[in-house]
Amino acid sequence: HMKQVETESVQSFLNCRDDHSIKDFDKFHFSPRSVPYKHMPCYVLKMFGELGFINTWRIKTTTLARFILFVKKGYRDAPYHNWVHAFSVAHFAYLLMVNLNLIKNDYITSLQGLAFLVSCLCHDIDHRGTNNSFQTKCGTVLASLYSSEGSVMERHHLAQSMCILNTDGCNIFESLSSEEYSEVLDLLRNNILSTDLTSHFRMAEQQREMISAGFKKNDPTHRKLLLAMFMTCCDLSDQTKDWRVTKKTAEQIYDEFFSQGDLEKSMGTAPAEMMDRERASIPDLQVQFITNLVLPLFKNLADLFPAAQPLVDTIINNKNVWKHARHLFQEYSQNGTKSMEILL
Ligand SMILES: Cc1nc2ccc(C(=O)N[C@]34C[C@H]5C[C@H](C[C@H](C5)C3)C4)cc2n2c(-c3ccccc3Cl)nnc12
Ligand SMILES: [Mg+2]
Ligand SMILES: [Zn+2]
Repeated sequence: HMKQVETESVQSFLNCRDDHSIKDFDKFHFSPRSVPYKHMPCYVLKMFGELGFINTWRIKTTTLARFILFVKKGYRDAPYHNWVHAFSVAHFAYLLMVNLNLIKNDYITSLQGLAFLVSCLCHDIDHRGTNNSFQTKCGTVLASLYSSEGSVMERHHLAQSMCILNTDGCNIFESLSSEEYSEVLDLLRNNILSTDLTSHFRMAEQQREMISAGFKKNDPTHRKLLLAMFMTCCDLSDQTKDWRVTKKTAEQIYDEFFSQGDLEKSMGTAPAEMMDRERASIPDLQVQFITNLVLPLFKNLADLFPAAQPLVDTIINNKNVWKHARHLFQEYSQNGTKSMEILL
């Protein structure tokens, strides 16, 4: 199967060289989901190159190519939590670093930038389309491994990422010094664990204080809070794209949530409302999610980086479409058309 990976790697890294159809790849409004699926690994390579990581950290291209393909293979075919999600999350990390000049203005170091991009790529590896509460409630193998520490899925994503780094010919950090190596693994751990939304809610207060008190570049706690904030921004970045993208994302997410709800019902436990296709109103849930989580988060980002303000404006637009959709849904739901097709 190494042979299969090798041939696939040569193939999937040639064809985006001549793909000049993609423009605005480095702009906030660009949707990474519009990149042809077979070109995605090549665009990941391009992002590492453009951010200077390949030269700065002496990463062998063949090693990086193999690493990217192993990460891609590590994702399952879940409706939402799949390789395309990982690619889009990593792309937003690239957009933040390029458009906010994070490394040039030393908000983060180049090593933190490298860890940031790799963490986004790996942050949901081997996701099964079910969330942390499902693992614990149904006593899955992952729960038996990690439930005492919490963040069950995120600990699994981290463990899978470490496995890939320890696979022959995949260690992209092999040229780092021993202190750089231990720092990058520490960053990977903090970044991936911070994608558990429960932990985000815990840190949101501290992030708010950090922003209003004024970000201190050489304060290690501020650096950690900032990277955690960036990780959640990337994980939720579909909300910053135009309506078509956020609608499609909602369809995939609720496809996954409702399947989990069906599974929980078949196991005799009652699912949460947002997982229950009989009870959930997607527009209402989306308005809540944007109001309680997405907007406050990106407002914090825009407070620190005014160049991020257009993202907040787009999120507000999408929220208003969901608000309007609420009435449409209620009207139609009388005659049973609960599906998303009625939304333009
Ligand atoms: C559009 C959209 N809607 C979403 C609606 C709801 C939730 C969600 O997990 N809610 C919570 C609500 C409370 C407190 C915690 C723990 C649980 C109880 C479950 C979070 C996530 C949503 N989400 C994500 C996303 C981001 C990170 C991980 C997984 C996912 Cl799915 N990415 N996009 C979306
Ligand atoms: Mg996750
Ligand atoms: Zn994710």
